[in-house]
Order: sequence, then C-alpha cells, then structure tokens
Amino acid sequence: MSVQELFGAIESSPEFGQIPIIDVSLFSPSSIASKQAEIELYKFRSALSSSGCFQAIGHGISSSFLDRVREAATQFFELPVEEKQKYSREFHGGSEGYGNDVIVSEKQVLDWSYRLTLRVFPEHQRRLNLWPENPNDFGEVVHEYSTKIKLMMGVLYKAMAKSLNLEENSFSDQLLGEQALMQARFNFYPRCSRPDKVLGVKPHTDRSGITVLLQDKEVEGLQVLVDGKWVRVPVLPHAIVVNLGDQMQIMSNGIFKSPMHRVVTNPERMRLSVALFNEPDPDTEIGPVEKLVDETRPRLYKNVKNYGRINYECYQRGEIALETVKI
Ligand SMILES: O=C(O)CCC(=O)C(=O)O
Ligand SMILES: [Fe+2]
Repeated sequence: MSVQELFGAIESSPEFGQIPIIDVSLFSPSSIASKQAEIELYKFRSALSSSGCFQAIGHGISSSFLDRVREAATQFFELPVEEKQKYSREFHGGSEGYGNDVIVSEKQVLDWSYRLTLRVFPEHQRRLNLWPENPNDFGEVVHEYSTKIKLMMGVLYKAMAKSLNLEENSFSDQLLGEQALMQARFNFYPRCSRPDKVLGVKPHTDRSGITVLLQDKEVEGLQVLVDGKWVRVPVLPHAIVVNLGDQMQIMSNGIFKSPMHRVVTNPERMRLSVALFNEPDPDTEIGPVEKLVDETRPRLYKNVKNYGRINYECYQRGEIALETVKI
C-alpha cells in the first residue's frame, strides 16, 4: 500500500478475522511451563510478529469491573462542556488533560474525537488537578484499572521474552521499572455524518512498548494494517485488545511489529475506548536486546533515550519516527 493510499480514501471493506485471540491466563507463573502454554506462546509470538496485535482473554479482570471503567469514562464525557473545560489541556499546558486532536500543522485534517490524557504511573507524577472529580469514583477506578493492567503487562513482557528464548526480564527491566511511564488516554468519538471522509484517529503507530486498549462494548471502529490491508478488530466484550508500540519493535530488533492502526467513525453511534500506554522513563536507554542481534539478523535500530520526544518531533515534521532510528 502506498503512502497516498494509506492516508487517502477511507476504503469501506476492511477484512475480518485476522486478529488472534490469546488466552493470557496460560502465561501466569503456575501455567507457563505447561504444554498448553507452549502452544499458546507459539501463537502469541506469531501474532506479535505479524499483526502486532491480539485480543487477550483469560486476563482475570471481571467484566463488571471493565464496565465500571467504561462507565466512569462515559460519565466524564457526558458532563457539560464547561465542566470538562476545567481539565483542558490548552489551559493547563503540557500534553495532559482534555481536548481535541493536537494541531501541529495548518494542513492537518483533525481527528474526529475528544480525549482525556492522564499520566497514571509513576504515581508521584500524577497531575491530580487534571483528574476528573466527577464521577466521584473516577480516580479510584482508573487507579485500580491501571494497577491491574500493569500486572498484566508484566506477564506479557515475560511471555514475550520467553517466546524468543530470552531471559524473562529482557523487556520488563526497562519497560516496567520503578520510573516507567504509563499514560491513560480516554477516547470519545461522537457520531459523524461523513465516515467516508473523516477518521476518528488517523493511521499511526503507538510510541509505547505496549498498549492495552479497552474497546467500546458495542461499537467497533479500530482497524489494524496487516500485510497492506486494513483488518477490523471486532468487539469481543470480555477481551482486552493489546497492540505493540514502536519501542517494542526496537527492543525486539524488528521481530515484533508495531502495527499501523486507525479508527473509523460511525454515523449512528458514538464510541468510547480507553488506552493505556506503557513506556520506559525518558532517561532509560533502550535498543535491540543483544541476544536478538547476530549475523543473520543484524542490528536494525540505534539505541535511543526519550523515544517519546523523537516520536513527537517526527510527527510534527510529518516523518515516521521508527525510520529515523533505523541503522
Ligand atoms: O480507540 C481506539 O480503538 C484506538 C485509539 C488509539 O489508537 C490510540 O489512542 O492510540
Ligand atoms: Fe494508537
């Protein structure tokens, strides 16, 4: 697919059925040595090296709690505009808070969405004045949800390492250390009468190590580019979507993929999603894990610090960040 096609017309017949479902309960310490886990790990590795995305089941988070997370986010977006503006990103400065797509260029077509972005870890870096007070359990729910997801990310990083025959902490030491960052982004997509013209989120890759995405329970919209074709990520109410970000592609020396993805708009229904992005703190250097570099697979990426900044600067210039850190 050419760049024009990628960012051009919103083709209306994406493919279905290529996003694997992985039972992550098999990756817990008590199951990981089993035969069944071995089969699941194989599926996992092949999912991460092809689509870079899967639907996680067996994550142990109850459906009622996932509904509470969706509900808290929905209640926030349903508040009157003046209420939400109290948390406005523009007013408070920086990248956190409530607002629309960040404008970086005159020619930019804006994403059809509202967002609330909050740093959740490290805990002492939370800007609590930007955390909604309404609904009144918002902070509690987000804290509990992100704590649970952080544990799941730890399990996934270990499973990724195991699937590549690496030491179990090969990814988690950098990506989930004490100072590691976790950002929450609540996305709200209003109805849009021209879904043929406007996207909820433009095609992009995430800058994270890993992104965990709680989709709307009923309304689909996320699509992932697999082998040059847009593939729908169907709604599975109990599943949580996991996709890899650029920093995992770098650390795995290109074995695992950070997939291009986008969100389409819907003329009839609004949509909500909650994304949690994990990445190392800006001072931690990351690069391809040494054991994944040899004569048959030369080092593909430079070591980098603060990939978040590199990514943002590239975005402003219309460049692809991963390309700029290639050797
Ligand atoms: O809303 C979604 O399904 C995905 C959102 C997304 O890709 C992002 O926030 O980076
Ligand atoms: Fe994304």
